Amino acid sequence: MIELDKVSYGHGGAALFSQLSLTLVPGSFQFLTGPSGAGKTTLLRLCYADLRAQRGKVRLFGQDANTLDRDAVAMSRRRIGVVHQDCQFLDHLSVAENIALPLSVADRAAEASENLKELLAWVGLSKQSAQRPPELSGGERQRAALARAVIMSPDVIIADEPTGNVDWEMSQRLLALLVELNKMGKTVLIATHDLAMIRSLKSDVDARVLRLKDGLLTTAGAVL
Ligand SMILES: Nc1ncnc2c1ncn2[C@@H]1O[C@H](COP(=O)(O)OP(=O)(O)OP(=O)(O)O)[C@@H](O)[C@H]1O
Repeated sequence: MIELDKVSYGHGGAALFSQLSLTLVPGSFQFLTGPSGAGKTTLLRLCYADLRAQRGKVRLFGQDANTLDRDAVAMSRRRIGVVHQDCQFLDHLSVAENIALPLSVADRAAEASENLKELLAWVGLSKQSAQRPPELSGGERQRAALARAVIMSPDVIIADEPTGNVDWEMSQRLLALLVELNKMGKTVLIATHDLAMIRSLKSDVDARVLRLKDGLLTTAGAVL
């Protein structure tokens, strides 16, 4: 589905990792952990073709990302929903408009209304739909970011610290939403420092934990 094959990457010359391989198997649920600055966000950005590998190959849905033109990358990206670490909302638009933005960008705005209502209810933000992002709490922002990530019905969800800056109850709620998506068949990759959240995962989810440290990606094994 998404495959990094012996990929090397560094920002501004210094190598963050080299010869790193990672496969996102359809339907898998994986956590990516590791110390701050280890390169988790960078690795996620390679997975959704926001960065190009400096060496090695990134395959998106069977295609070599390095050989795809911009339009083809954009098409592949539509199959990947991303929850960014800092949410990245447009503050002059309402919560509902922000969530629907990927549909507007893809010229599919007409599909928004029913979909959007359901999604807002699913993430518990029906009442906040007309508000602006700065008026939301941290947990509400994260749930809005998750709704925006899934509005295009992507096959893969990539979430960068989706439970950063929220309390335990909210992190459990966000995790439950991500598990629900996985049970619907979505492939899920979550970068997180939140080991307690990982440990809280119920045993009916076949989750794996990957650890990125000193440029090496190791499998920390099954969660439970
Ligand atoms: N655009 C950039 N330009 C230059 N350096 C960058 C850039 N993005 C990241 N870095 C550097 O690359 C390293 C890895 O950053 P990255 O954000 O991938 O790590 P991370 O594991 O996600 O960290 P955190 O857990 O703190 O979010 C850091 O030293 C960071 O300063």
